[in-house]
Amino acid sequence: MTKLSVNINKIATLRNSRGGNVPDLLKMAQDIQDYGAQGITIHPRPDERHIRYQDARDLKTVVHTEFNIEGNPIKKFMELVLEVKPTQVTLVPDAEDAITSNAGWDTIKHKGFLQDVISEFKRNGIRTSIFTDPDVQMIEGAVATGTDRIELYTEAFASAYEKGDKNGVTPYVEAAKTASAMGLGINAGHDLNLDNVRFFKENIPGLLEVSIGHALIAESLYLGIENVVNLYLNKLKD
Ligand SMILES: CC(=O)[C@@H](O)[C@H](O)COP(=O)(O)O
Ligand SMILES: NCC(=O)COP(=O)(O)O
Repeated sequence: MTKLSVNINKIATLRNSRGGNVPDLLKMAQDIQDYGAQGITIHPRPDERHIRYQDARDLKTVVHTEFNIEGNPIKKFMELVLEVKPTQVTLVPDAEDAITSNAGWDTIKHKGFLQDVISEFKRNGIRTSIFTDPDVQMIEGAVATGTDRIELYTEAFASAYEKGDKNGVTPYVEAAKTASAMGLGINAGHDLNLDNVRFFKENIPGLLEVSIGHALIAESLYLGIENVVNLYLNKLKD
């Protein structure tokens, strides 16, 4: 079964744009779970452009499915995650000024750092995942870090698929086979949408979770968020 984790960053973007509490992030997180989503994902960035650190604390009492917090493991991020203790932490090598996530970890170059960070989270009972490109060497490097899972960075697949090139999935198939053979759990995310998610899932055996936000919120402007969550759930059925 592939779980749908809805990334609510862009709901926070809309909320912050007027300075109040509309839309109510916590209520939307509750409702999205009531519609059937199996998880909520947030990515509190250092500038708090959308998700604020306090949102992570407040959401802890609201998220009764799987709670996934993504981010670059800088000191204040690590302190937040160890305080909140979500279901899962996903480590992303984002520059502080990145407009969005744009690369996976170099798991060979940063092996020692990742080993230390991952062991700290695992000691605290938090499942770990690391954002990786579909590169077999990086997947092999991920095993050495001790992470529970990888999250395949799917922008390249989504970009190729949008141009009609379905071969963009090939590196992901190879990466997923390597990950599974080496005992890593497989998550995926970034630029997945209603058009491409079913094809991706069909090609990636053992896909445990997709985290989807930007497209899902944009699609919801036309189709309604309850309807869109259910459309994704149907696309992700085995
Ligand atoms: C790691 C990942 O792909 C998502 O967390 C993405 O970075 C969302 O971040 P923004 O919503 O800030 O684009
Ligand atoms: N990890 C991917 C995520 O949480 C959402 O990415 P996107 O769907 O906003 O591109």
